[in-house]
Amino acid sequence: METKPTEVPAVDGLPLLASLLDLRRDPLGTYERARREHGDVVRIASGPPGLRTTIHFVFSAAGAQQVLAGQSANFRKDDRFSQEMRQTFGNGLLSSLDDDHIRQRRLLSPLFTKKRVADYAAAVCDEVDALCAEWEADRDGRPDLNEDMSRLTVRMITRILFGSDAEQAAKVVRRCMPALSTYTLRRGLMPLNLPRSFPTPANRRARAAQKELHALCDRLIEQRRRSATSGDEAGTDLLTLLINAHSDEDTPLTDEELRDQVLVFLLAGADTTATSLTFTMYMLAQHQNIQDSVRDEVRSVLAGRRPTPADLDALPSVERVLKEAMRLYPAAPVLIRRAVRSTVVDGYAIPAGAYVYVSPWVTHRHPSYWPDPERFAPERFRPEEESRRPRYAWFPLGGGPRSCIGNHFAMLQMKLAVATLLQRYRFTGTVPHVPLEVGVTIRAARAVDCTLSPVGRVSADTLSRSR
Ligand code: HEM
Repeated sequence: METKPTEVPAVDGLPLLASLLDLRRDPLGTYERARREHGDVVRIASGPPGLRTTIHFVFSAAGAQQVLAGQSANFRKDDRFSQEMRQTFGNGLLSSLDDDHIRQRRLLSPLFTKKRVADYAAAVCDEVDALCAEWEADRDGRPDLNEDMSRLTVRMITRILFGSDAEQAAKVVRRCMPALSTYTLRRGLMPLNLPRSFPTPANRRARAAQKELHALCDRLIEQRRRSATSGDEAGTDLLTLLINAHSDEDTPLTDEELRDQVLVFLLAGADTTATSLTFTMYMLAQHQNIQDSVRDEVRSVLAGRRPTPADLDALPSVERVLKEAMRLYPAAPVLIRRAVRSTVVDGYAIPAGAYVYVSPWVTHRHPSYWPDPERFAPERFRPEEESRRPRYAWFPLGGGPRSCIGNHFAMLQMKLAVATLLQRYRFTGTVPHVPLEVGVTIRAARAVDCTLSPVGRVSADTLSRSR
């Protein structure tokens, strides 16, 4: 006999504003409490009657898998926030829908395979070296990881996208992108917004930033198109590859679509990687014994030379610390969908039209999958431990048809960066607690200063001991 789906329990809130104040003050804490008190599928309402929004949260690994992968056709990205994203950043891969998304994904996927992204390793290492050179020139020896990882990842993504035009592009991106994403997030969170055409200061600033970014992308696209027709040697930057992207079934990307994809890569590729790297280095600074053992592995494999993609399989503990930092600090703490039709998720009835959030932040702390969840313990990612957990107990890169297309590139960049940095420096002296700024992505809300000490060259003796 089929069991009847259970009604989704609701979190109690204030009579007038429901859970609005809790969600404003501490969204992630509110989600965690909801799971603890009500279970794996819950409803949280917020806002005054008439403007109230109710969100259905799905916290179990099995539920997240259903929403993102198994029954992804029932959960679309056409929530209020995605609509605002489309208006600000265009119809690129991150927010496009249905046939547009399928075509774009088919065209772009070949550019992001593990093999293809390996071509970017040397450029990534150049940028990490440039950061180290800056640190060495600055005798103070107390860099802010939050600021520096963010600068590094903007430089890496602009270098990959725009090759030799990266430096000028990085300046525009750093000036315009943060303001534009904050503006979009604020509009996505408000139940009502003034039209974008109203000349409010916020609208005017956002339009100016958007115009500057569009002008940059349009100019670089035009330059590449011109050099292709004049028979110049084809470039190898990602923008050139995007221009040439083709598949048998699809028409190539138009100039406007190219611009939208570039904006999406700038938006989705920099802050996410910066947060993951910041917290990896922060956690290593907090756990000296783990830092030492990862450094031993790196030094024994690399013996002082630059890492290459071929080295990475021999550095499993670098991968494990990254995965564990991404468990505790998933750059995207929630992934947002809207139910197209009523669906039973993990035994609970989710109605058509509902906003549905799955949350790497909460699932990554779920005690059913993660004993002592707040402890930083990279050994959780040993193969034998990983095989005991459900697939969606860890999903910082999403899953299913809308999973992160940049996952191989992100992991490559971060592994190369962590290996290079640990081989050169010891990281100590960070504060014990870092408050978070929570938006579409999370980031440290203030400087994450640390102390750097050079760790000297590897001696033959150390090497033979650590092998
Ligand atoms: C550690 C770094 C990264 C993290 C944690 C991350 C996380 C994610 C997540 C969770 C999603 C799924 C969003 C959803 O389901 O709503 C996603 C999608 C996406 N990511 Fe990443 N990402 C990272 C790096 C990158 C990089 C480096 C790029 C590009 C170069 C990139 C490009 C994208 C794009 C285009 C999508 C949309 C894919 C689609 O809808 O088909 N990401 N990312």
